[in-house]
Amino acid sequence: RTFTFKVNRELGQWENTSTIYPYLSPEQKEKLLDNFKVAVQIPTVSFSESDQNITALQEFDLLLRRVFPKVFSSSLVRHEVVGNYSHLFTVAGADAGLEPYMLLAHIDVVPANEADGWDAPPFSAQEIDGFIYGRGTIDNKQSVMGILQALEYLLERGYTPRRTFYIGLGHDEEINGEEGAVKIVNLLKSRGVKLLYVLDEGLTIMDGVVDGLNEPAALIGVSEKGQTTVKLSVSTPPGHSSMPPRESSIGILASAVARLEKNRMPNLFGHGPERATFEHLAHKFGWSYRMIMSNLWLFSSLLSSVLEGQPDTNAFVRTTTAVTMFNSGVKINVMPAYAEAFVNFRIHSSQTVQEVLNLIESTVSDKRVKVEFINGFDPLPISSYEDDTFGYQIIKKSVQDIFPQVTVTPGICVANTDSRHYTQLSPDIYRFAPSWYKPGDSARFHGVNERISIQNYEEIVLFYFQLMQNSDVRNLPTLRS
Ligand SMILES: CCCCCCCC/C=C\CCCCCCCC(=O)N[C@@H](CC(C)C)C(=O)O
Ligand SMILES: [Zn+2]
Ligand SMILES: [Zn+2]
Repeated sequence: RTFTFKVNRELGQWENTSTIYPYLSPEQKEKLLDNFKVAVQIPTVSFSESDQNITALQEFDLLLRRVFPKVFSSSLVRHEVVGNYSHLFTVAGADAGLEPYMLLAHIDVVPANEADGWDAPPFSAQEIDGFIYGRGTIDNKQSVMGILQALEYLLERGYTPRRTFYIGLGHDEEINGEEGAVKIVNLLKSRGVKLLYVLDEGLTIMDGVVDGLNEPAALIGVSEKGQTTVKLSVSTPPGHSSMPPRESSIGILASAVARLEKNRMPNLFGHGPERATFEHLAHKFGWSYRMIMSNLWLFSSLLSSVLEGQPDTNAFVRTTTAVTMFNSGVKINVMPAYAEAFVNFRIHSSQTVQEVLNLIESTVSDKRVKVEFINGFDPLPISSYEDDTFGYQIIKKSVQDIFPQVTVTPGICVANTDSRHYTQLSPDIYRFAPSWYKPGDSARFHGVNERISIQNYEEIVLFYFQLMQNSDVRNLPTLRS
């Protein structure tokens, strides 16, 4: 396979729509931080599909109304509650002929237990060394609050958008988004809305995560991996543990699970959008790596074996296998009649659910192990990231306005987002929020010590501030020849 080396050509002169300078006064910085801390302190936890903290979701609704008075009173903004706790804002643009875009984020968070090793209680929003600690600080209250805070400040300063845009804040993203995102999509569909682009949570600004890449890179998720979950189960006759058979149901199942973990799905580096990531970044690598990057056709197997050495970059290059639940046994002296395990696979862009199921069957390859499909969906379509793609270029410019030191490149979101429900409204869906992601940060997503620096939260507000104004251009500038 050959790789082409492609660097985005710089676009020509931009129409100047950012007439409100991206600046935050000391008072504004103080206020936005207070607002953010209160948002983190409200435990909007999704425990399971049938168990959410409803009181917290109601409290969060009141918080939004209290801290964003301009958003809730402006004649330009229509606010609707959808599915009881999700929010849809329609911000009317002056030119109804321009196609609208949409920003997404989610209010709910996964559970957090202080005893797991948090340095601060997970719903305290405590400040330690310039970071705010708390569940939701990077997934995804920084976007919820950042988007509305940016709009609040723009409205305060007399902003009237030219292009209509929507803001969708889901309340159940962590449990599939059926009541929030899906209902918002249905409402917009019933109104005949089509979107120029959609921006949701997802990838971040990577800094120091990839060996040899000495500069930070903003990875815009142009797609997201698919997923499937299978249940493996084994049934054997129960009996007395003093006279056990050679293999128990637990042993048979454990071997099958071990085979799946040992025989990983194939490394598919180069067969999906991750190839474009490295082509765009090639010229940013240090001297010794640059030769590899510029000759990916020759060195792709070397690079792919480096990438598969660490969990986050490994997720970039293959369908991953995660054994997430294992249940069996009733008493220490009773042979278990039944053992079951659930395995969650995140599917690389170049594979399908069916192909992954076939590989699972052939790896398990034991008739005593029943393999059941629980659920799944194929990888999402790949959104455009060309020089003339409106959404991608607007996001890129907004990153460059606020983070001039950062290179922007397409990437693949390794987890799923509410935006996957929006494919009928727009072909161009992007997954990105400008949180900094440094070595060790992967463990903070859904893990312990989730945190964001105060400076980064301010940058996020300014990013959305610019994004809203940049989206007001009628057309992208023409390419420089
Ligand atoms: C070259 C560098 C590669 C580094 C790639 C890895 C970078 C990972 C960075 C950030 C990942 C954040 C993912 C944020 C979205 C998480 C959303 C989520 O948890 N969604 C659920 C949805 C489910 C349907 C309930 C999920 O389990 O995916
Ligand atoms: Zn999230
Ligand atoms: Zn999450």
